[in-house]
Amino acid sequence: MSQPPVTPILDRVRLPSDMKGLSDRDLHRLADELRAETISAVSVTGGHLGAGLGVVELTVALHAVFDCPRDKIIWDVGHQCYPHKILTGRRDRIRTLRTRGGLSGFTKRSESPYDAFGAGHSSTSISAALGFTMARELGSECGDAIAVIGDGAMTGGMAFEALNHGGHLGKRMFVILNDNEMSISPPVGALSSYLTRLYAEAPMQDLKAMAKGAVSLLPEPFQEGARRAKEMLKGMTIGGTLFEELGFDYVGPVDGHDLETLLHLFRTLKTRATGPVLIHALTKKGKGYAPAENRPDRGHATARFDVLTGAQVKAASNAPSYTKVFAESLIDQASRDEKIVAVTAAMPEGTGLNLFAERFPRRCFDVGIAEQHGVTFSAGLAAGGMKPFCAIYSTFLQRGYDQIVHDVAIQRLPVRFAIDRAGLVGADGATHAGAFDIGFMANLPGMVVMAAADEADLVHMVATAAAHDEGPIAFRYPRGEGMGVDMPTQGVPLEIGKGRIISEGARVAILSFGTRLAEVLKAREALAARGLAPTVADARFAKPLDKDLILRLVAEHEALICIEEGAVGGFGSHVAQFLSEQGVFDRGYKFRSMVLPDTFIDHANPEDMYAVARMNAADIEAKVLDLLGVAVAKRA
Ligand SMILES: Cc1ncc(C[n+]2csc(CCOP(=O)(O)OP(=O)(O)O)c2C)c(N)n1
Ligand SMILES: CC(=O)[C@@H](O)[C@H](O)COP(=O)(O)O
Ligand SMILES: [Mg+2]
Repeated sequence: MSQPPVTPILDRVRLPSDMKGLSDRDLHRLADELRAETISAVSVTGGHLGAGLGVVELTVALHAVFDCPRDKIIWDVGHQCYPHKILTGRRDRIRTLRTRGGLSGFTKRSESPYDAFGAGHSSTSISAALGFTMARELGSECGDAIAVIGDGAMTGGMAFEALNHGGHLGKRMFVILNDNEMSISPPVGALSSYLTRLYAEAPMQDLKAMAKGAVSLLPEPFQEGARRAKEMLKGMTIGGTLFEELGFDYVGPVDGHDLETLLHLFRTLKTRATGPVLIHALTKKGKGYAPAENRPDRGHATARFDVLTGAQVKAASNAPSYTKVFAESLIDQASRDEKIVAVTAAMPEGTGLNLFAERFPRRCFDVGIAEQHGVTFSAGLAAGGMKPFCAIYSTFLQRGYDQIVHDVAIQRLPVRFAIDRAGLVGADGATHAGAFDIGFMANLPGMVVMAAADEADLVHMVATAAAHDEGPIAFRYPRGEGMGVDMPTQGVPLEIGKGRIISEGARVAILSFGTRLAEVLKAREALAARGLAPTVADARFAKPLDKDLILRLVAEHEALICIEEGAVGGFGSHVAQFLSEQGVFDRGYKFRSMVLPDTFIDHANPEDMYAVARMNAADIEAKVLDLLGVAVAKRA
């Protein structure tokens, strides 16, 4: 006799409240289905896979025991939140992840009340959880705050600052240290070794029996509840850990895939905990999907893939990525200058410095997710006579801004900032867009700021930075592939503060800073067809400005347009400031600056994001025609 089809438990769970009546057996099944659904969804959308698979049991146990959205689960970085999204009313949209108009790949407060705190950058969760905790203490309608933070994110300074503060305040809050012994790459540092020692020395705790027994032995909670609860928790904890010293009860290490243990533990903590508790859960990145488990670095973020084989669907590339060009150029420079060293903050693959590390292992430093330290460490290296290249994504460099100002710029130390992912990055969205670096670097006295217009120019900019020993220098370049231009055999240092004319035209000049130059040239072609070919120049430097070039363009054209892939306050603003000081606007000169709009642009593919930003060839063409007063049919 054939069995009736079994309805998936997941089909019955739209919200965490639907989990409350489920038995522990059902929750086990739910976890299996959730894992399968996560794999299936990411195979369609691409995105962060390994981290989510590693927290499936944690996600189920947390939502089964705690009461969200009153209780606040705060996912550090947020890249592991896909299973959480599936259980919190978003399963029907999970295959829109990271696409235009679809779900964000990170937690986002505007998306759901279950996303208690937005993220994308790491190491913020404990601070936010502590904030919620103190809001509750001061009378706000918040329940428990639970930060879920990875071993990689725990290396960020903010996490320690928050532990220090949380231990001092002593209020009930939970930190789940999700230790999978991986960051994007293998984690580095003394903390990582310490965590390994913690569970090497203390066997994995079987808390089931202990928690069950302790709860049943306890008298009613209102009879000396607090003191006894503390004692019971003490029985589950190991004394003398770093976390205990900071004022947290340390529970663990526990198997973060043992759902039964997690359920018992969270139920016990929920009813009994009185102060801050850190739960050390051991998990496996990519758990339950062999391709992601076997290569957790590749499974961290993936293109779309075939579920059966794990083979990723990637478009063939015609040109090297900017990242690779940077890495190879730096290796070339370093092979001739032994003072050159490189610094990455937990992004060796992302910045290409893994290639540098293979060639010069002693001269490459991965500081962990610690951009602030990475910048000041680079400053120290420079003060010590080395030539550091500090390679950090534009968006993560924001973390190290005071260090750039205080430790680098004021001391005029020759730190070379290689700013990758400058501009719009696509599916990672607003948290990862490199929109502000031109503004925050170019306003610093003594800072040289360059942007590569193509991959060949990037080679020269690496050479320029290597040769520039008089003070700090930065060069920016975008995510993705170059333009496919001819490559120089070797980088040649550029003259500081000098741009170049790309093609001569008339009436309007377009001065481009960075890789929008390709779109400018497309626009020029379209305008040439109308007999209105503008002059096109590549500024190369936002600081110092090529004042001669700018004045020449102004003198020879009736209008000047600047364009850059950055927020207002960057290159165009510096040009405007210079021209206003020259009195150019007093005589009614026509000037426009094309910058990213004053909004945070949501995730989408880069083309769509450029369309939102009105930074494509058609937008540039329209800007020129508008300036010249040529009427055209309005675009939608
Ligand atoms: C400030 C900052 N720097 C770098 C990153 C890039 N990044 C995203 S996830 C990640 C690794 C996080 O490791 P871990 O916290 O252990 O989480 P896991 O992926 O192992 O689950 C890194 C380096 C980031 N998001 N934010
Ligand atoms: C979550 C996070 O911050 C990283 O994983 C990021 O998504 C990597 O971006 P790239 O793919 O541009 O290296
Ligand atoms: Mg990890």
